[in-house]
This record gives sequence, C-alpha cells and structure tokens, in this order.
Amino acid sequence: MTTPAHPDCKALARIGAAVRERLAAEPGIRRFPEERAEIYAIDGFLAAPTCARLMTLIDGVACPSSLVDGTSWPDYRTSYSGDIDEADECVRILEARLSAVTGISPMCGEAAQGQRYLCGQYFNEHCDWFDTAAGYWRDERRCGGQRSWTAMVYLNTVDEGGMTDFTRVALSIPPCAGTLLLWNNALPDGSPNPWTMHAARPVVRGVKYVVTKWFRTRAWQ
Ligand SMILES: O=C(O)CCC(=O)C(=O)O
Ligand SMILES: [Fe+2]
Repeated sequence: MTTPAHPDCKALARIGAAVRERLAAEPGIRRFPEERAEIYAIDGFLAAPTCARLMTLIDGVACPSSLVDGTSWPDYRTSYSGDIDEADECVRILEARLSAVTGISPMCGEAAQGQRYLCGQYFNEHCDWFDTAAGYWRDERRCGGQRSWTAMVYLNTVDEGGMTDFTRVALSIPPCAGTLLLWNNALPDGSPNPWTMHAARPVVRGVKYVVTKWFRTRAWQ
C-alpha cells in the first residue's frame, strides 16, 4: 500500500470548498487581493470589552512560546503564549462565532491559544500546517490530523510594528484591535499552500496580543 503524498488532502479540499462558499456570503468580510492564497479579514469582529477580557486571560497563562515540533529554538519565536480557559464566557463566545463564520465544527478547533508579544518580540517565518514527514505527525494524525484553516484575532492595535507578514506574497497586515484574520492553509486541491508562509514581525512600540484558533481536518482530541 502506498502512503498518500499529502495525508488528509481530499478532506482538506472539501473543507476548503465549504468554507470558501460560506465566506462568500459573509457580510463585511474582505479577501486580500492575492490569488495564490485565501486570506480574509473581518474588521470589528470582537468588541473592545471582549478583547480586554481575552488579554487579561492571556496575561494569566502566558509562558515562553514553543514550536510545533517541540524543539527549543529560542530565537525563532520569542513571544509568550498559552491556552486560554475554554470555560470563560468570552472564549465560548469567540469559539461559537468562529464556527458560525467558517462553518467548521467547534469540535475540530484546537484550544484557543493566546499570544503576547512585548517590544522586540516576534515569530519568524513559518507555516501553520504540520510536516507529515516529521516524527510528531504520528501523534498529530491521531488527534485531528492536518490543520485546515487558521483564525486569528488581533486584540489590540499596536503602536508600531507587529505586522503579520505573508512573506511569500508580500502581504503585510498591521494589527488592528478586534480584526479577525482568517486563512486557508491548503490549496484548493487540499495540499499545503506554500504561499501562506507567514511571520509576526517584531513589535517596535507597544505590545501585541492575539488569540489563535487552528482548525483540524477531524475532531481535535
Ligand atoms: O502573531 C501573528 O501575527 C502571527 C502568529 C502566528 O503565526 C502563529 O501563532 O502561528
Ligand atoms: Fe502561524
């Protein structure tokens, strides 16, 4: 039996098509003018009090961020992050709204991860999909499989710096309080989309808070 080149790619193609169709009908959504990657934003997705509450939750759990492959490569991702309390009312509202917008079952979402960047902190260029040739894939495959869409909300506006740069397509997005950024990590055929490589640029002035939800192909457990 041969192993497929991209595990989960058929399911990811289906998910991509379903979410694409749903977003096309979403009022107030904008797609960035880039054919090679499906990247969208909704401004004012979260109101100021919800953002404030989420930032407080992040301050309560933030520890030095790790990398998905478990390596400690200390200069690669210098922010602080942590999973925020899923029982909190604001987190529940966030998760329900993300699933309503994308149509992806809340069961497929990983725990919402809060992230805080102080002045000078950043996250170097990376992709959000899993390397299915890496050792960690064995576990990730069992607990939901490949990541499909990423949803990230900026909780505050940064005085200077802290942009999310899609490095291969020269798209630079400044953090703006309450804005949801949403992108498909896969191409329409379900294989990883290299044009979604991205980085969080260093904060130059101020602090940056985001909350991220990565959706999996199947239920996350
Ligand atoms: O903070 C950002 O702008 C991007 C964060 C990110 O890419 C991640 O956490 O995977
Ligand atoms: Fe990322």
